[in-house]
Parts: sequence; C-alpha cells; structure tokens
Amino acid sequence: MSSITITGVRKTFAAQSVLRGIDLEIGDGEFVSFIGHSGCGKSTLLNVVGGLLAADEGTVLLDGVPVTGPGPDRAMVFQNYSLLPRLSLRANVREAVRSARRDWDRATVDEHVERYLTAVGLWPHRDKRPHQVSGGMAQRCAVARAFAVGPKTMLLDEPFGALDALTRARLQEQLVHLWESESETETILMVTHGLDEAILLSDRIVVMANPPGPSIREIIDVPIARPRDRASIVKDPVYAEIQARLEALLAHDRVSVS
Ligand SMILES: Nc1ncnc2c1ncn2[C@@H]1O[C@H](COP(=O)(O)OP(=O)(O)OP(=O)(O)O)[C@@H](O)[C@H]1O
Repeated sequence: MSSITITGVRKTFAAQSVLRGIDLEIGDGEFVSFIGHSGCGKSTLLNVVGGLLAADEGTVLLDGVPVTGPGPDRAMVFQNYSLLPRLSLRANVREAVRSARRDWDRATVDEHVERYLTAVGLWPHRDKRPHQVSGGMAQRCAVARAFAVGPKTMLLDEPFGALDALTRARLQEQLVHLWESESETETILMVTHGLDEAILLSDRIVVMANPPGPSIREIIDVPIARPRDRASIVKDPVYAEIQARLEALLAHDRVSVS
C-alpha cells in the first residue's frame, strides 16, 4: 500500500501556476527526493504534504486519510534550523518529545532524548544553547528532534543546504542511520539542490520543472543497493547514468525558461 498518494494537486500564487497537476504515489519506506530549478515549486509541494499549505485543487492522502493540516504523523526540517533559542539542545529535543508523547514518564522521555542526541553525536553538547554551537550542530539537533518525536513521514526541505561539504556528508550519514536503524520514521521526502546528495540518499528522484509544462518532468529510479558508500557508489556505472540524466533534464529546463 502506498503511504502517500498525491492526486491532481494544483497551487497558484497570484497568477503564477506553481503546482500544475501533481500525481505521485510514494510507498511505505521510500526515500524520495525532489530536485529542480529555484522556484519550480518543490517547497510548495512539501508544504502541501506537510499540511502547512492548502492546495487549490487535488488531494494528498496519508495512509488513505486526507491531509487537512499538520499532524504528529509528519515532521518537517527546514534549511534554517528552527530550534528554540532559550533552551539547551537537550531541552529542545525533550520539549518536542514531551508534547508528542504525553503518556511517557520523565525517565522514558530522558532516555529517548539521550538516544537521539547520541545518534547525532551531540550528547556531549546537550547543555549548550543553539547560539553556543555551530550551524551544523544546530541542524543536527533539529534533525534529531524531528526524528525523536516518531513521525511516520519526514519532510526535509534542503536540510543540509546551509552546511559546508564535510558537515553535510556527516549529517547525511547520520540521517540514513536515524532513518534505517534508530527511528520509527518510514518514509522520507527531501527537497535538495544537490544531485550527488539525491543519488546517494534516494530510492527515487522526482525532477520538477518550471512552467508551462507539467510540474513533474521525470521520475528517476536509483537502483543502487543499500547500504551505500559515498566513495564507492560514484564508481557505479548506474550512478554516472543517473547523474548524466539529471544534468540533462536540468539543463533542458534552464534553456526552456531563459
Ligand atoms: N506564500 C507565497 N506567496 C506567493 N508566492 C509564493 C508563496 N510561496 C511560494 N511562492 C512562489 O511560488 C514559486 C515556487 O516557490 P517554492 O518555494 O515552492 O519553489 P522551490 O522550487 O522550492 O524554490 P527554491 O529551490 O528556490 O527553494 C516561487 O516563485 C515563489 O515565489
């Protein structure tokens, strides 16, 4: 059964038709990335799935239930980590877990918080506040917090966009670890501008396009076995094929809008 069913989703801002009839099925346990030029509607689509924005037309079903607003079955992580500045990293995660798991006692919450902060290497920094740590550490905390509340679906909007390459690589690995081993999250949708990142992490890559054509230009499978190792997958001929296809699609779109 598909966990997310997007049917005929349209969204227009002023006279600008941003989502032009999106139809997409995403299965349980899939990691799907969205890629495309700036302004093609990637974040808008993620916000519609997250329930932060209503579509003008069409439906989004999560396990068969229509999305009408945000819910505990989904968590979102944005590029600019949105931690509460007055709280320590531990308290940021703890408050989120507490509000999602009101029936848990304090010891269970604390153990859960420790597990997620440890998974992203932040337990030694647990008592620092967001302004006392680097941007990469704060983003790791935001990712840990999102997974710790146990959403079935994770929506990531360029989560590593503001990070340097080394920090990004480390956080990509921690993300996969959280998803595969640590958390209850099954399905991940991620907006990214990184072709390499999309190939490394995804089962499928949705290439989105600017007007006037359909919003989804092509969906590319990534049939590379997991676990994937950054150093070795780049030598896989399938990797090169996918990379070339993505580059060609994005180059075509750049020409068609100029
Ligand atoms: N709330 C809004 N009001 C008016 N226009 C909006 C709103 N949100 C988005 N838009 C417009 O819709 C278009 C798509 O925006 P969106 O953020 O979804 O694009 P994107 O593909 O995620 O871009 P980027 O890669 O730059 O983040 C843009 O032209 C944007 O200006």
